[in-house]
Amino acid sequence: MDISKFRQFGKKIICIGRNYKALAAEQGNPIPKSPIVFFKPTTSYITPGDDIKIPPGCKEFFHEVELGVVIGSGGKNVSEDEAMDLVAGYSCCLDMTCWDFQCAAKADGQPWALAKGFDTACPVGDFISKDKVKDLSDVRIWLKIDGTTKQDSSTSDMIFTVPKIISYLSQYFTLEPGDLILTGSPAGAGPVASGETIEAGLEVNGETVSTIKYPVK
Ligand SMILES: CCCCCC(=O)O
Ligand SMILES: CC(=O)C(=O)O
Ligand SMILES: [Mg+2]
Repeated sequence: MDISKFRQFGKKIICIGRNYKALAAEQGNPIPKSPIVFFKPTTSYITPGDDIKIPPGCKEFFHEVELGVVIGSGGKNVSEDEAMDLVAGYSCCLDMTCWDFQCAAKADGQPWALAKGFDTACPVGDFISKDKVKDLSDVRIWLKIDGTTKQDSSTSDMIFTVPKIISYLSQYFTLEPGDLILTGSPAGAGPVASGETIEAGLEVNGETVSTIKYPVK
């Protein structure tokens, strides 16, 4: 299996919500006691060269840049100490969101499937091998729209660390090679409109390890 082609295996896309302290403050959400988990279908994947497409009826379309973790070896009930052994690498990802759909769903206690799972809702970047990111605790993560910075944060603001997330998820879902885990959006998630272009990236010790560029149609 060429794990760098993770998105072609059609495995799970498991997403974590409300995982950055500054985002929780910004949105007035309480700090969660355990990770908030939702899925995106693998039909939501797009890769560089594709366009993000705003779904019909969505009037508030939000960007969220997120650190994606690619699982290279499977596991179930994995301890936090063993969790990083499952990781093959990373990718700079976007959790595109129909914010109006999501707010309506939350108000009505409904799932977020339409708000988060539509076609093109999971743009990803190239595969970044694990050895390129020695220390996960302080990865800079940023997003710009037409050159203007909208998100610029660090994984140091995460509430639940990657090992904690992997261990927690593995209690419920058998993790498989090719799974992608989106680890949450930092502060600054907000609207993007048709005709604008999103750029995003990950930096480690000032060195860019990945950048992505996606037009919004
Ligand atoms: C922009 C991040 C989405 C947060 C939506 C929520 O947790 O209610
Ligand atoms: C809810 C969500 O998608 C986030 O916090 O990233
Ligand atoms: Mg998100």
